[in-house]
Amino acid sequence: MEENWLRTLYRFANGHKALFIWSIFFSTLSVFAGIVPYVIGARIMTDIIDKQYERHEITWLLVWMLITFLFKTIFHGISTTLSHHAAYNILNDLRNAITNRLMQTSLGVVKRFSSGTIKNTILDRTEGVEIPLAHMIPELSANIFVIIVTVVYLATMDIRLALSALLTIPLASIPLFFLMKNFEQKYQNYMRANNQVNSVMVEYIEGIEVIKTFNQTGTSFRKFSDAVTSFKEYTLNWLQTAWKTQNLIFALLPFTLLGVLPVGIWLYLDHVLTLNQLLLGLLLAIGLGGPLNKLSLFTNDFSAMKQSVLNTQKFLELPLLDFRKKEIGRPLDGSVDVINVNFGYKKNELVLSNINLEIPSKSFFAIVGPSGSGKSTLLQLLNRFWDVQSGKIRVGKVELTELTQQQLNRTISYVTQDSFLFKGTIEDNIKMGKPDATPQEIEAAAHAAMCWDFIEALPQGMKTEVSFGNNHLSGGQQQRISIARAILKDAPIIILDEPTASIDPENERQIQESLLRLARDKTVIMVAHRLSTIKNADQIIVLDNGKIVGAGQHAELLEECAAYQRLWESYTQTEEWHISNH
Ligand SMILES: Nc1ncnc2c1ncn2[C@@H]1O[C@H](COP(=O)(O)OP(=O)(O)OP(=O)(O)O)[C@@H](O)[C@H]1O
Repeated sequence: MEENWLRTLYRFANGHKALFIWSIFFSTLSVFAGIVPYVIGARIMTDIIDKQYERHEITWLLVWMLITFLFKTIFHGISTTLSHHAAYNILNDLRNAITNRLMQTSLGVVKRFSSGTIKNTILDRTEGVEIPLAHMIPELSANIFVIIVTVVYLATMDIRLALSALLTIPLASIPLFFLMKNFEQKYQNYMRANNQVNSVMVEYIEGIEVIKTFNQTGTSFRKFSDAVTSFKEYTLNWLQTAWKTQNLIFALLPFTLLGVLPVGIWLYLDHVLTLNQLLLGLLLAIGLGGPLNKLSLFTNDFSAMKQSVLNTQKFLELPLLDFRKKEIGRPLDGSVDVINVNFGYKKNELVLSNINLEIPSKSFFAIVGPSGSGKSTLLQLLNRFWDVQSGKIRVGKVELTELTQQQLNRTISYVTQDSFLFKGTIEDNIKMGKPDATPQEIEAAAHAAMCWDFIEALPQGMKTEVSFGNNHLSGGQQQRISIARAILKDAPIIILDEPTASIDPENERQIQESLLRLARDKTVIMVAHRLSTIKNADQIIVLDNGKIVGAGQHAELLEECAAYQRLWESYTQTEEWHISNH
């Protein structure tokens, strides 16, 4: 069930309560210190009018006005420092919570969002909570408190004077009502337009190579600039209408003299108030203007914060893959059993049907099949990126759903088609598989993945800085680094999705050898289009249209399986074509 957004916010703010309480305390001191100069001012004026003043006394009062003003500034500074500290901590927690949630939800759910939307939510939308939180909590509480105290104080002089100081509130409520009408809808539209700009921008940057290759710079840039322009127009339109109403509120709300001046003078003329009381009442009413104005600002902030929290909540409430929290059984070995598995990305559209596999521990298992036959999907199911629709998958005789996420991570190493390199050194990238690995272990993994030689040849060797999409390594070199990462992780099962796709034949042979060596200790499950890589596999299955249409070793399949024969034929033809073109 969806959590109330305030409750969500409270859950995150609760850990930083102490900072907020201190911040409210100093903010209250600051607002009170801000009222004192008005009280002193009233005293000076009555003294002057009554001609009962001593020059040095007035000088001292003026000095006190200055001191209290200084205190107001200092207390405000302390309060906002504390509240910003708390708000940034909350922001940090929120961002971590969203990232954690994304890690614990199925890949299919994550992929429903564009990377622009995810980036926008984690960075910008959460940021929308910071300013209101940092200012609203301490300042709102302090300002409300000060308004109450001032009004009560005015009421001690005369209740009519107190009520007249509040006259602008009902008056300003009318334009405020119009301002807030449909605010949420408008803010949602604003966020949608903002997400759109982000998505188009990320797409434009990520696809820059394709855009340039296909000479699409004009069209793609237009798409980008159209999104930016329509975002600008939407925002300006909205702000232009809001500004007028907002300015009216800003003008009306702090104009407390509107009520206090006539009522105060009338009470003075009727001898209900003394001159001192009248002046004090007028100055206090002027002092109320600031806090009242803050209140109107916070109504905006409050709604903006609500929308930001609701937006992040969408991510915080993504359905979780139901991992075990505590270990109950341990995988006994590196075997994998797939029992009557059916799976589809959409209901009623099976991508894999009735899959049964028995993969013995420490064997080399290969999956082949035409494009779109479901090979990657099957590998991803083994790694629990998605849950099966029906059937069971066991690793080491334990069902996947019975494992904790850590157990699954420890059991399976997964090398995807896109070898993703994180920003950092090559060593950092390999070490991700085992953060506490020794240099010797890293070197051994690099040797096993056939990447040691080229890394050694780089001027900075293992310390060479790399990042995804921005390094001078070839596709094959990047792929070998990610294989080294998987080897170092030392999980009993290694899953590889076309690891040799971008590797030259010489390296392919070497990697093939290293994989065979690896399979002496581990289970290697691999998808390959280059059938030469998996010729020596202990078992090969052939997938076609989501079904297993053949299983056995290379020689057997060549004899018996028509689909494999077709694959082999087209593979050898392509290879011959490659050779004759060299
Ligand atoms: N995230 C997804 N959402 C919806 N459909 C998907 C998704 N990923 C893959 N598919 C569909 O599932 C089917 C199997 O795709 P899969 O990537 O598993 O095939 P494959 O055999 O690995 O193909 P290739 O050899 O081209 O990589 C295809 O029809 C594909 O369009």
